[in-house]
Amino acid sequence: MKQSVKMIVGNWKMNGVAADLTGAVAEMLAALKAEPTAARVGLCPPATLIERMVRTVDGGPIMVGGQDCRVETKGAFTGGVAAEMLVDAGATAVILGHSERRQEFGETDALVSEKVGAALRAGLTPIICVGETLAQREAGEAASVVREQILGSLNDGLTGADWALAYEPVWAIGTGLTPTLDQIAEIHAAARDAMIERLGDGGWAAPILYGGSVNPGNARDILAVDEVGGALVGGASLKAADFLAIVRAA
Ligand SMILES: O=C[C@H](O)COP(=O)(O)O
Repeated sequence: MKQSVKMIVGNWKMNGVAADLTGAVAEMLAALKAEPTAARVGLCPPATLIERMVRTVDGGPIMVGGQDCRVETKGAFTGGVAAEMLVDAGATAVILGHSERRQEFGETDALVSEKVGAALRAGLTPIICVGETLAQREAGEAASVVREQILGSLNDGLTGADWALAYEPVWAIGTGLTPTLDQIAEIHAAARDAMIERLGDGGWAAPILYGGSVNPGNARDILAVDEVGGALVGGASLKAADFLAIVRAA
């Protein structure tokens, strides 16, 4: 399925301080106001910057999201951030199940599914990440791993189009390596099948973003692949010129 309105989301990971709001974000905003894009554009900064980024964006053409949330609404969870707290800070979306959280914090598909429920309860747009490791790809298991992750990580509350899946091969994240366009097409098609298998009609409409070493040089080709509904961009979202070039490729 070709999706005309692409979703381009920057994941700042553990990068970004106040100076980036008057620097990179101000530059992005000015460019997108001067020359509007049809794409849905978002930035997910560290939790410390969300509220200030929301004020900087001031209802403009960049939505602001979190990078994770807890399942619980409040309580004795040192360091935790509830979905409701992201909303309180002005966020409208949240990345869930990123491979760095799956690897670093042992997040399972079942936990990611619960977090998706928490995000929906709070009114956030979940961006749910899946993707195979290099060993899994080399073993010919990429499609089956992604299918299993989708079946386990989605949540019955997902309906319509106000959520996104992000296919991010772990071996492509921050490495400069990317799958071939055929490989991206193959996994995105398999991901769509799994979304429909899990959710029925609820699996048709949500965009499937590609993530992993997206840059201004490869964005146009990747975004033209069937079933690629946008991009989840890490490193290249930190520089205004690079991120804007990716948005313009959408
Ligand atoms: O969430 C974003 C991805 O992990 C991609 O990161 P990258 O663009 O730096 O490879």
